[in-house]
Amino acid sequence: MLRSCTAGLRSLWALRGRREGAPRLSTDLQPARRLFSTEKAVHKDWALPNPSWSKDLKLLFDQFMKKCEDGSWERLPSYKHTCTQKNEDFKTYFLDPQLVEEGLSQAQLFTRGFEDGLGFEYVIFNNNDEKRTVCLFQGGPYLQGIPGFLHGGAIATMIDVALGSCAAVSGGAIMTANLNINFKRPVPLCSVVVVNSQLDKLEGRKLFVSCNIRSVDEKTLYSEATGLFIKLDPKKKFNIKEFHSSLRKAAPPLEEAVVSSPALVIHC
Ligand SMILES: CCCCCCCC(=O)SCCNC(=O)CCNC(=O)[C@H](O)C(C)(C)COP(=O)(O)OP(=O)(O)OC[C@H]1O[C@@H](n2cnc3c(N)ncnc32)[C@H](O)[C@@H]1OP(=O)(O)O
Repeated sequence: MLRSCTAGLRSLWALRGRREGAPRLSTDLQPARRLFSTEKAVHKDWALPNPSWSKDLKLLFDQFMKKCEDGSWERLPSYKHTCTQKNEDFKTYFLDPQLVEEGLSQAQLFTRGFEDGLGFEYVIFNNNDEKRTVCLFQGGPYLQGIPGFLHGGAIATMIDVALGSCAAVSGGAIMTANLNINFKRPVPLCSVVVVNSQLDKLEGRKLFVSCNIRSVDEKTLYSEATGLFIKLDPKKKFNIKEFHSSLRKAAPPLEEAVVSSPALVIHC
């Protein structure tokens, strides 16, 4: 299984090297090796320009960096691996330290798992006083849905990240409880869009947020969304070991389930 994944990656790698116009690779390292990060990579802030960023994205980035100078806006750093206080908070809610050591050392943030320019290129700026964030996003060729346009799931992912970041600035350790998205126009692949998010209401542990996605010239409204994020309650610490053993007790092994059931119905 692992071998076939590595082979798949290698052939994609070779293919990309041959394809004209494909985003350039940032290093000569093999992809499989790049997954095992060095100390330096662990602390790299990915919300900064790289050679795959288009002129539009760099221009907008520079405009927002200027706005940061008087302190009204701040750029939110973004790490592939866990190293922020917020992430540490999540670990204490959910994870057995042994599991972190043994199994999750290679885990990385989904949106930062692509080579430069191929997946999610984005940076988020926060305005604390106005309780809003702006996410500048360029979706690369590996996020294609229908030909030439972004996959709806990739858009939803970016909305989750943008709204989640907006909520997290006020709420700290939060999780998505609900997302509602209206897709109004397809987003062209490799174009730059702006996700404007705001905190609409804070009610106990519930953070209600909303956003819209627009083109850089603001003329096209691509999507609108609302989200509900819940601030995690330290009293409800999630015990992953208990969870796994209760699952094993409740459900037969998959092979048994397949043999004994005439059909498997998946409710989503
Ligand atoms: C910074 C980077 C941003 C990254 C963004 C990415 C974030 C993610 O992808 S998170 C992954 C996807 N989300 C999940 O897996 C969450 C799964 N759900 C859960 O774990 C839990 O339901 C969780 C944590 C959200 C809430 O559980 P819990 O803390 O027990 O809260 P609970 O007591 O049930 O509810 C709290 C309140 O929220 C309300 N609520 C909870 N869920 C919902 C919902 N889906 N819709 C409406 N209301 C809800 C409850 O009714 C309750 O309201 P009230 O206080 O008025 O009675």
